[in-house]
Amino acid sequence: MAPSQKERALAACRAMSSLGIDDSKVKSVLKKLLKVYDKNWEPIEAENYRVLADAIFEDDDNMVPESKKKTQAVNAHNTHNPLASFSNNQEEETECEEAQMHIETPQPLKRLRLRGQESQPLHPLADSVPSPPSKRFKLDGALPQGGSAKKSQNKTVSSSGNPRIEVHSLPPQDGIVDKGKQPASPQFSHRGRRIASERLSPCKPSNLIIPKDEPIDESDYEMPIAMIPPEPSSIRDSSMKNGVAGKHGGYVTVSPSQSRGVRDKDVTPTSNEETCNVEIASSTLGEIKLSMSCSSARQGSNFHMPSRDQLLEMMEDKCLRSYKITDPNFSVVKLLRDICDCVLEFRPNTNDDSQEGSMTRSGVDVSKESQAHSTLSVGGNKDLDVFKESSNGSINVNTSAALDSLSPRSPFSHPHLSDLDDAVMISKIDRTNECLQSNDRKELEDPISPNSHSLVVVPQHKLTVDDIRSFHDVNDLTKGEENVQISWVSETTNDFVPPFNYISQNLVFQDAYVNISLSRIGGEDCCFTCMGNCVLSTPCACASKTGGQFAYSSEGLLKEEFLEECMSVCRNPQQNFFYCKNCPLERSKNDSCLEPCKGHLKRKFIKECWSKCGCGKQCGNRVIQRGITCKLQVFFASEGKGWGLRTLEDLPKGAFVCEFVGEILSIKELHERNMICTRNGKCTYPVLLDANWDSGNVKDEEALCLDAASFGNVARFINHRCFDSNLVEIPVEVEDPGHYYYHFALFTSRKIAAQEELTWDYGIDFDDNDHPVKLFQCRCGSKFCRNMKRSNRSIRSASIAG
Ligand SMILES: C[S@@+](CC[C@H](N)C(=O)[O-])C[C@H]1O[C@@H](n2cnc3c(N)ncnc32)[C@H](O)[C@@H]1O
Repeated sequence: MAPSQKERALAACRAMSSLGIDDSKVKSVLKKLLKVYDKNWEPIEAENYRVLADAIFEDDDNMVPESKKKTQAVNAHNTHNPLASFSNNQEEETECEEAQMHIETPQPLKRLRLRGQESQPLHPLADSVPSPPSKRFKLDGALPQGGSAKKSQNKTVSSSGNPRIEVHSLPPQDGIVDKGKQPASPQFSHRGRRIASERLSPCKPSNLIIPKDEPIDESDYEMPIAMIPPEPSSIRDSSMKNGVAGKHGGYVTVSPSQSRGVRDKDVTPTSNEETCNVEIASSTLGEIKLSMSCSSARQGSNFHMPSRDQLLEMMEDKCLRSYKITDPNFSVVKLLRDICDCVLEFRPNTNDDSQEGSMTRSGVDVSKESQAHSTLSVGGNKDLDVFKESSNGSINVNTSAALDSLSPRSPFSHPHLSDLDDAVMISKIDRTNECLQSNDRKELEDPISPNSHSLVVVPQHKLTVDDIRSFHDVNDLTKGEENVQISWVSETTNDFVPPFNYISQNLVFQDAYVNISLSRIGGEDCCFTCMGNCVLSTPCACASKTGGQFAYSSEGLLKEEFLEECMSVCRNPQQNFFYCKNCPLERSKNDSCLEPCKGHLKRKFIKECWSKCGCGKQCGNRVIQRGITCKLQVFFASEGKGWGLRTLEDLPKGAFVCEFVGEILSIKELHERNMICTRNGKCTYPVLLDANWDSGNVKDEEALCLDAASFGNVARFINHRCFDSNLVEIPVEVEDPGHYYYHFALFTSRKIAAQEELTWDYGIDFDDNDHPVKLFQCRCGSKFCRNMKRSNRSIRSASIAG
């Protein structure tokens, strides 16, 4: 039997009383709500009476005269109410400290407000944008937003005129990540009290560094007061820290900030739950990062992070509803980007004119990453920002503003492909000396200005030579990812390899469909019955894709004939082009009018034996799987090509050198990335996996490429040479028989002497401005240089025209 009205009312009173709300208040609001909902209890009871609690708060706010609000806020503070309004008043701070001695008494929970906003309406837009009755809850008869969380999101102007951007939520529960009000549930109130009692000890934990003007208690609820900066040499680790539950675990905080000068040790766990800061750190390189962390420990084991899409969708929906945004192009990603832009706008001016115009450049891309490469994205694609989901129940939204937005002369700036002199210049330490001036090994200034509140603006970076140098180990760029060490050198002491994440195997970025499953590998695609070394016996099934003969000799080199055929394909592209009917590259541009396919090379594949085969790891038909074996070195190429790769030993013809490794993207993703990069003056290092696109209508998620700008291996340093390069690329199929995903392996096309630079022909048509590889002024030095011919052509046509 359904409970009676009376029973339902009693249950509501019980739920509210555990929040310290007395029955008479509950009843009066309940009455109004029932009227509004036409006696329908369901929306009122949903989410543990969230609507009811919201209504009570709203009612309270309406009733409290403005003049009394401040006092009320202080009182709330004194009772350790976690939702007490904030104040930056010194007296209140003292009262707060005294209040720590009091015994906790339950108080009606109040919503979070930000300092200086005590007199402001709770809804950030309430004053300026009157909400329609159907959207905003009013007790005068309008319907509440059914249980929707309200978030206090404010862009305020501090007394100094600095903006403050803060997004705060209250401790989430039961998987609800971001609620602006305390969920009206008994569980919550326990949690609320627990947090409050954790705070019973001094408001200001002695081991926390607090921004100069931060009233002590605010830190718990408004902003994390301690921020963990990554150590210069452990920028990658910093993002992993993000993946750990935050010290302010129950909270979700998004805050653009920068944390240099506040150390790891400044954060002390408050309980034995796994803790870490609520990460708002930037890297020592000066990136601005928004970071959102959520404690798994506090959510409970059944807490699951929403997917990126779910979260974005929910956020957009919420913004549209709550803030009456009517712009159909509104997007949360854009909002994040704007936040970054605002942060950068407030960067202090410098005398360097060259920085003008670049200060506000920032980029936000939101990407989902596997834990495996949940590391800070830096390097060529520094604007590729990362939205991380980690398995331990944390979300990190990192928006790294372009490094060279902040310091165009940073050695970590990326070369603009269109300007090779820049490419050379970027890694010159003398360009950073302005930043370095007498700062060697000195701690950075406290970036937190007295008026900055929780928005901390990145000051001029002051990197030390050691900071820059230590990003990549000079003895081993690969950080142990490869079987061999790969050193890097430059002829001067002023060149430093730009930062990027070294990976030795391709990793899917997000949408790319790479289907590796044993069940897809049929009998024709592997050799179950083989044993030992296939190359030494009768060709098995794996040789069928190379005409019944293995591509490799018993010495592990490419067979002469096979190599020549591959080289001929690359060197005579016109004769080996195929044209797709519906080209994924053209499709990715999203133009209303598709251009015809410009052609792709029909390449010869190698098929290597793999784990489903019966042979062993040392089988001669498993070459690229064994990784790099030759001695390589990254060096600063003197001809204006930036960094390059060379061999330190003689290499025979047909030897495997390395694979081109990077993030696996769909062509659409590459296009989007290129758009962002173009806006920010950055570039991608893409390689198309297009050798099989003639096989039919390639689906968007199957049209793949690799981008090695931010995550890549040593091949990202190999420069281009037109036509007579000493390396040739060959598609190698290992785990996926589908030919959409394959490995892009580089073999020597001739004997190469020790110390020679390794080059391959990128296959760029220097006349094709639409090509995903951004065009550059080729300095390959080959007598067959296509770019040179083009320049000559344009000079000739210019003189004819003139
Ligand atoms: C894959 S990266 C090669 C490594 C790069 N040199 C570096 O310093 O990181 C490709 C970029 O190197 C430069 N590059 C490669 N080959 C070049 C060439 N032949 N002439 C001029 N620049 C070249 C261009 O800036 C190009 O966009």
